[in-house]
Amino acid sequence: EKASAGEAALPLLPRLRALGPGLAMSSATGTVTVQQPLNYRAGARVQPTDGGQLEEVFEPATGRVLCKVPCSGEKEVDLAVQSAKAAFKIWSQMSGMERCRVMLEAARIIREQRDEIATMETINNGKSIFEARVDIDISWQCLEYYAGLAGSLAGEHIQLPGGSFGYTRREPLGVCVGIGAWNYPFQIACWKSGPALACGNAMVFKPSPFTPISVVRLAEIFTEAGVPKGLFNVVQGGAATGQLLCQHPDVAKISFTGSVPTGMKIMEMAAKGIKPVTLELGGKSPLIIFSDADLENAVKGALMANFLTQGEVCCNGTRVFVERKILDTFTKEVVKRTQKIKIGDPLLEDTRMGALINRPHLNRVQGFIKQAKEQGAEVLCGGDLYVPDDPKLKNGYYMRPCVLGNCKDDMTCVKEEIFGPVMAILPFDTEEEVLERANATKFGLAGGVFTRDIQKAHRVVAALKAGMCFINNYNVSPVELPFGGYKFSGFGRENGRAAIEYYSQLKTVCVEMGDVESVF
Ligand SMILES: NC(=O)c1ccc[n+]([C@@H]2O[C@H](COP(=O)([O-])OP(=O)(O)OC[C@H]3O[C@@H](n4cnc5c(N)ncnc54)[C@H](O)[C@@H]3O)[C@@H](O)[C@H]2O)c1
Ligand SMILES: C[N+](C)(C)CCCC=O
Repeated sequence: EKASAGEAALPLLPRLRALGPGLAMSSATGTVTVQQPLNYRAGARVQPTDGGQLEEVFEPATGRVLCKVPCSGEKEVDLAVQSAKAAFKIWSQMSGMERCRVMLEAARIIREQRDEIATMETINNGKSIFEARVDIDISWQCLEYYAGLAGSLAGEHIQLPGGSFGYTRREPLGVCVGIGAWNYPFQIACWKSGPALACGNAMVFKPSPFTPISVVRLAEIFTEAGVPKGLFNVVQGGAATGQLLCQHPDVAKISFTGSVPTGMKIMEMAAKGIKPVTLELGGKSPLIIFSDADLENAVKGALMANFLTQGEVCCNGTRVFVERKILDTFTKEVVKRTQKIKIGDPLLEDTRMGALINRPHLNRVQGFIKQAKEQGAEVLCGGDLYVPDDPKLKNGYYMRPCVLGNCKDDMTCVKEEIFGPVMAILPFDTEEEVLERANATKFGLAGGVFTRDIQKAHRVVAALKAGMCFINNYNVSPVELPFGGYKFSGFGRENGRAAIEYYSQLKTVCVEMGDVESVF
C-alpha cells in the first residue's frame, strides 16, 4: 500500500508500519527490537543460506544489543550476485526514461518515509535525529538527481571520411558491488546505487556490520518502486564477506567507502580481476581561517567542519588553521559555542550530538586525546566522557566535543584521522606558509577557506591538494557536486555527473559506408 506525497502527517500506526516488517518499534530510544532478516535477495528479506558468525549490533545511545546478524558466506554471496545478474538482464535493456520513472518513485517513497528511515538511522548509528533527517533528504535527492540523468545518458556521433561514421554507446558495467562505512549507512548506499542503477547496472551492497539495518529498507523501497527483483541486494557481514564479494568473478566493479588500509586491500583484490574501483577513503582536511573572514560564519563553519555525526565524518576539517591576528578571538568563540552543543538522547528534537558508534571507537578517540595532552596540546574544552542524566543512556557511548589548542603539525592528533569530535587549532602567519602546512599530509579529501577576499579564496583552493573544497562554508553536500579525494583519500567520484564515468563504459562503433580497402 502506497501513501501519496500529501500524506506526510500519517497517523501513528500506518507510519510505524511503513518501517517495514524488520523493525517493531516505538519512537523512544531503548525500545527497539529488530526481528526480521537483514539480508535481501531477489526482492525479499532472507536468512543467509550459509550465515556463519553472528555480529552483535548495538544501539550506541544505550549500549543495548539491537540484534545479532549472521555474516554471509560464499554461497549466500554467490546467490546475491546471481540474483543481481538475472535482474541486470532486464534492467539494462530498459530505456533511460523507464529507469528514470522507477528511480523517481523510489525517491518519492524515501521522501515520504523520511522520518521513519531517519529514526532507524539514529537508533543504529547514534547521530542526532536532526542530522539523520538531513542525511535522508540528501539520499532521496541523490536518487532524484540520477533519475534525471538516466534519461539523458548518451554517446556521440562522429562523422568520418567518405560518409562513414562512428558512434559511442554508454553501456553499464554489470553487477557492481557497494561496500559501505558506518557513519552514513543509508546515504552511502544511495550515493552508490543512484548512479549505478541510472546507468543500468545491478548492485550487491554490503553495509558495515555496525550499521546493517537501514539499507535493507532501501532494498525494499527499490522493489516497491518497481525495479526488477534482484536488482539491489544486501549481504551482511564484515571483512570476510566483503572479500568474497570483491573476489567474485561475476562482479564487474567495486565501489568502496571506508578506511585507507581496507581501501588498499580492496584495490589489491580488484587488481587480480582487473575490476575498476572507486575508493572513498579517510581524511585529515585543513580548514583555513583568514583574519578578514566574517568571524560569525567562520566559527559556525569550524563547528560544521568538526562536529557533525559526532565528528565521525571523512571530510571533516579537523586541522583548523587560524591567522594569528584573530587566534584568541576565534578560539574563544569556538570554545564557547562548542560547550553549548547539546549532547544526549539522539532521538530528542533538541539534541545536536548523539553517541559515538561503539565502545572500542569511543576508547580509541579518548586515546587520541590522552596522547595529544602527552604531546603538549592543551584541551580547551571537552574531550571527557559524558554521562547523560537519563538512566537508560548510562551505557551509551557519549563524550564532550573537544577543542585542542597549542597544537603543532607533528603531533599525532594533527596528523592522524581521529574520526571523533576533536578539533585541532593551529595558528599561522602567511598564506604561503599555511598552504605548505595544509598540504603536508598523505590525505587529500577536502579543504576549506574562510575569507572576504575573493581572489585569495580562489587562489587558496586552487593550491589545496584536495578533491572537495569549500569557500566560506563547510560540509554542505549538494548532490549535484562531485565528491571524492586526492592522494590517500582515494579516487573516483560520487555525486554529480562525474559519477556516471565510474558506473559505465564506452563502446565505440565504427561504421563503413563504402567498400573495404584491404592491405592484402
Ligand atoms: N571518503 C568518503 O566518502 C568516506 C565516507 C565515510 C567514511 N569514510 C572513511 O571510512 C572510515 C571509517 O569507516 P569504517 O571504520 O567502516 O572503515 P573500514 O575500512 O573498517 O570498513 C568499511 C567497510 O569495509 C568492509 N571491510 C573491512 N575489511 C574488508 C576487506 N578486507 N575486504 C572487503 N571489505 C572489507 C567493512 O566491513 C565495512 O563494510 C574512515 O577512515 C572514514 O574517513 C570515507
Ligand atoms: C554529507 N557529508 C557531511 C558531506 C559527509 C559525506 C560523507 C563522509 O563521511
